[in-house]
Amino acid sequence: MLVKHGVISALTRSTSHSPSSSSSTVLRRQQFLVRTLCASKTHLPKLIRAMSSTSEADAESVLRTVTPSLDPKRHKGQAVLSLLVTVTQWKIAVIGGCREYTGAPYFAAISALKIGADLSHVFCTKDAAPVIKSYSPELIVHPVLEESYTISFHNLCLLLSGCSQFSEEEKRKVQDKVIGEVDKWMERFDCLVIGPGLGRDPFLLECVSKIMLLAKKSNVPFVVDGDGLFLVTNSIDLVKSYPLAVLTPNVNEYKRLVQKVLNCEVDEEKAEDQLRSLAKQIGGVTILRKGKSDLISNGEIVKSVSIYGSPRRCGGQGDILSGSVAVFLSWAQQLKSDPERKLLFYFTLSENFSPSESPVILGCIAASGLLRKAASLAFTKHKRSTLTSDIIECLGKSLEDICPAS
Ligand SMILES: NC(=O)C1=CN([C@@H]2O[C@H](COP(=O)(O)OP(=O)(O)OC[C@H]3O[C@@H](n4cnc5c(N)ncnc54)[C@H](OP(=O)(O)O)[C@@H]3O)[C@@H](O)[C@H]2O)[C@@H](O)CC1
Ligand SMILES: Nc1ncnc2c1ncn2[C@@H]1O[C@H](COP(=O)(O)OP(=O)(O)OP(=O)(O)O)[C@@H](O)[C@H]1O
Ligand SMILES: [Mg+2]
Repeated sequence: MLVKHGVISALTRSTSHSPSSSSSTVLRRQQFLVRTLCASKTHLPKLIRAMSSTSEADAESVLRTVTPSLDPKRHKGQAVLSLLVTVTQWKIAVIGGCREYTGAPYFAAISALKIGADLSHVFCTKDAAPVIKSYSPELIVHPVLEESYTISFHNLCLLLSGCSQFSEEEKRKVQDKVIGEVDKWMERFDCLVIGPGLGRDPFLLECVSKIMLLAKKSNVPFVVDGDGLFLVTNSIDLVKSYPLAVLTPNVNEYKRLVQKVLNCEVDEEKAEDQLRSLAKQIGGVTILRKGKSDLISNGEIVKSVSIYGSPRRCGGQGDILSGSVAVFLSWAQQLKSDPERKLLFYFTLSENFSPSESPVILGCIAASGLLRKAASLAFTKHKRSTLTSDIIECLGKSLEDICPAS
């Protein structure tokens, strides 16, 4: 809609600023174009598509292609994608949750389950764990992360018991313990979501940067959101050139990334080009820039998802998105190894896509499309009182409407 208005107002502006010689061919052509645009709804989308450098993704087709069918014979942790390929895991892990924030990791993890993950883990701090567990018995919660204040507490205890100050070596021991707790699970995860409700404690973020290195070593994809983006913006090398990394910045997080990486301010006039440059500069990671329209780029292509969502901007919708990206990305990754679905992919989505190259982009498109559908449905029901948990309740119905389970 914005594009439509932009096109029309740009043309109107240029006609009104043209010289008075109304006989000028250019002016006549422009006036004709404005009349045509205003009169004919059918020509408009074609023209807009032609003028826009970004193509609107067909999110519903992507959702249908990426979502695997359910097989009654499978056991937990095993999803049969076709007769030929069996996948053994649909497990997602969220790294996040601290004293201040317990909602964000819960929203991300429960959304992953509601969409179709078999198991959803949360690795959080010790104080956040009982709270998150109390929200839902469905989640597997690991109280393993440590914040600086717990280290200071250890330190105080040591001093009181007459021991010397907590040394760097001891600090490293705590860190190794944390990393070890995550590492023993790492290979089992299809995707991590790093950052929802993580907080910004320096010791904790240092541990999380090590967890990112571990994930990269094991080729586990990860979605970086919230405070994970705070960490990454200050240490871009953590994600640089890792093709299985997705960054999902909101308006503030995007601004910080652009300032840090491109050394300039966000330019809305060149939104797509700037996003493409940013993704390219970070070595081809995929960036999903959240906003009125979600823009997705891996430094090569730029796709947008503008399905109507909800005018309510309650906190936590980004967390639903990050958990959803993790699931759809995992499913899209499997397209590569499933001949039946790969064929379906070619028939339905072939334009501008290559299944071997873009599962990460497909995962982002599917997640964005589904969240927007669910937000719209929740808003229809709850209007001004719509909350994030209402949107989560609508994820199942929204997915069912697009690709029925049976
Ligand atoms: N129910 C829940 O549990 C939810 C929890 N959530 C969780 O909240 C976390 C932050 O996410 P968000 O979306 O508020 O971050 P964002 O837009 O960058 O910041 C807005 C402004 O706040 C400020 N600021 C932020 N953190 C700060 C800090 N530690 N200390 C000081 N300032 C801080 C920030 O300042 P600046 O960074 O610009 O200096 C900016 O001005 C993240 O973990 C997210 O997952 C959400 O997902 C919602 C639901
Ligand atoms: N102005 C808007 N109009 C419609 N949808 C929007 C708008 N802004 C964001 N969204 C949608 O809401 C979702 C969450 O984006 P948002 O910018 O709220 O993330 P966030 O700030 O990280 O959220 P959170 O509160 O979970 O941290 C995105 O999928 C995006 O498409
Ligand atoms: Mg957020």
